[in-house]
Amino acid sequence: MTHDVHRGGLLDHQALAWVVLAVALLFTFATWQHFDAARAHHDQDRFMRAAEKQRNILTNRIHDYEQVLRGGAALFAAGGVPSRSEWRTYVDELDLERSLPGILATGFALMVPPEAKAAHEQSVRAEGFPDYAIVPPGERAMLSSIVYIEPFSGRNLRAFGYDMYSEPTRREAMDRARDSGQPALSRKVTLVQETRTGVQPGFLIYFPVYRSGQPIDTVAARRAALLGFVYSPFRAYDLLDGVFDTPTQILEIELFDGGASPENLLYATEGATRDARLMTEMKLEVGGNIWVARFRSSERYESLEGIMQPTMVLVGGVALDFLLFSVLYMNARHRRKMRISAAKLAQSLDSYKALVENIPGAVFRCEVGSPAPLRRLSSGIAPLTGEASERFLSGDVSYQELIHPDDRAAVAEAVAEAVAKRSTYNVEYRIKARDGFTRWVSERGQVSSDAAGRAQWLDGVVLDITERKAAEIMIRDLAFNDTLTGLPNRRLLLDRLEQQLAASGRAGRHGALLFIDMDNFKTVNDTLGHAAGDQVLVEVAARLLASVRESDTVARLGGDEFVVVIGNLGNTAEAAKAEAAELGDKILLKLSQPYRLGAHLHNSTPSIGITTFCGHHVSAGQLLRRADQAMYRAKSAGRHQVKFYEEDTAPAVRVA
Ligand SMILES: Nc1nc2c(ncn2[C@@H]2O[C@H](COP(=O)(O)OP(=O)(O)OP(=O)(O)O)[C@@H](O)[C@H]2O)c(=O)[nH]1
Repeated sequence: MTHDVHRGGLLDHQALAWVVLAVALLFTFATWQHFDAARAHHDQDRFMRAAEKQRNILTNRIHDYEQVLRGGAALFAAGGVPSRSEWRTYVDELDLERSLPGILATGFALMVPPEAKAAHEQSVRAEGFPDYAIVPPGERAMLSSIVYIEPFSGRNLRAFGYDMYSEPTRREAMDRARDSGQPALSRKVTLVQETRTGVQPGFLIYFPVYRSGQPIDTVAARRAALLGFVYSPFRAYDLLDGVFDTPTQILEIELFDGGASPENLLYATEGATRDARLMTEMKLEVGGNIWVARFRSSERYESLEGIMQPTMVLVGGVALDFLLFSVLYMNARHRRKMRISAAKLAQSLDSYKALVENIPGAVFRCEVGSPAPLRRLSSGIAPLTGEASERFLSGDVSYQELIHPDDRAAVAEAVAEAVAKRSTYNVEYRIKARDGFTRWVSERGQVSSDAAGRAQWLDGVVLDITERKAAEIMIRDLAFNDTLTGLPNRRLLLDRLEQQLAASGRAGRHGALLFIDMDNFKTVNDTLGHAAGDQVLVEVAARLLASVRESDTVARLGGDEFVVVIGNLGNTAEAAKAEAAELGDKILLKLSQPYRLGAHLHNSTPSIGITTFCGHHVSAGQLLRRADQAMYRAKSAGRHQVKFYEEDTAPAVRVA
């Protein structure tokens, strides 16, 4: 019988673990990609919202500054040109440093036609500024002068009297403000307030102030009515550092005046630009000017926010995939080992069964107890008993009843002793088979105990030993019996003689030993042949047996020599000798009768020597020698007669 260890449940296959790993890795990868895409989308949204927020903050702040300038212009409209102190009061009250930090100054630049320049300078000098002059000096078609600037201190003093209209960039913004009547933000400039160190890009916002009462509904009217400009200069970094949420965590910002090129860079949160993962540019219209804000995702934002979650999904997912794989793989390996073990077990069980079924004889297991039901019995019982094993197992046939009645007790005793000692037993007995034939069997058994030490099982084997028994009997016969006549041989005779001597000693009864030798037997062989001689010897044995009681012994020592041992001859030596002599005569007579050899009648006689005994005073060997001597005396005396051993006294010896 074969067992396929490769078959089994789906979970038994290590390949499944690999398939699951592949699918799980694919799933993890897909999930990671999904998360990554979602995360990127989320990052992009968050980035764009942050960028828009910063843009709005900036435009709102610029708008706030414009409002400040509008307020300043309104001061002129309400009460004409304010005095220096009124301007200072106005600006102080705005508390710009706290409410709108980043503004460098708030001032007023007066437009001065060339012809009014000298008078203008005179009037300002008269206010207590003797060194006042419009700078730069020189002739120009139109001049302007910063006459008010607050706070009027520090680097702002450098701007006092400066003609912004003389500088093209500023003039362009001033003209734009004048013509539009709206705030105008200049292109990038270097403010006159800058010193040599720490120079920052700057810009200015102008708001036109027209002479009150003059029409300003057309460009030409506005040009004609222009009085000057309320304005504010801004240092870009001083302003914008406070405007943007710094650090923004998410964004890096660059601000360009006009197109996004290095020469237009107004402000940057980082020193050097780099390739960011996310980047966007937005145009801002501020004061009639176009700024470009470039927003990039910050390194911090990219490293933490954007990557961690999908990476964790990927790493965690792959770890879980391999965990699942290892569990499935180990499980499959374990199950496979179990299957191999089970197959091996089944194979060894098959081998065991085959072994049991092929053992000559029957293997059995029965419960210990009375009754002792058979639980297993191999088919080898059938040749022994003629009954199939199933008949015994079902209880239809009782094995006990097949045991020879004379042997049942011995078998029961052997088993009971083994059960008591929890040991083995070995017993030989006869069973009567269904065909009526009696077989000798050998039963070997072993008693096993349960965990509590109680005898539980009786396991054993029953072997057919009929042939062995027959051989044993034959060997015994060969050893102790004469093959020609079947009579006990010398060895058995001596054995029985010893027993007889002992018995005679115990009982105090006499016995006698008769040594019989046929006369001139050689001539039978020589004249009639060996086979005829054998025939005579067999006939002699038969006549001897017929002459004595069954309890007496007739033996053949070899050749033509026979011995007869008789017991219970009486209590006295005389009576015994008389009786022995009587038997000797009887045998002499019987053996002297003619022997029929086919058609031929052969005459032969014996010579007989007798010795008697009582008890074990003389050994068996000595007795034999004594009788032998007596027999030789008979031979010497002429054969065909009975002689007693010399020391014995024969009451009556007759010679036939
Ligand atoms: N046929 C036969 N002859 C045997 C057997 N055993 C011995 N003999 C013969 O028996 C004879 C015995 O002779 P002995 O007893 O020595 O002499 P005998 O001829 O009997 O003469 P006496 O004993 O002196 O009277 C021998 O010739 C043996 O060969 C046997 O089993 N069968």
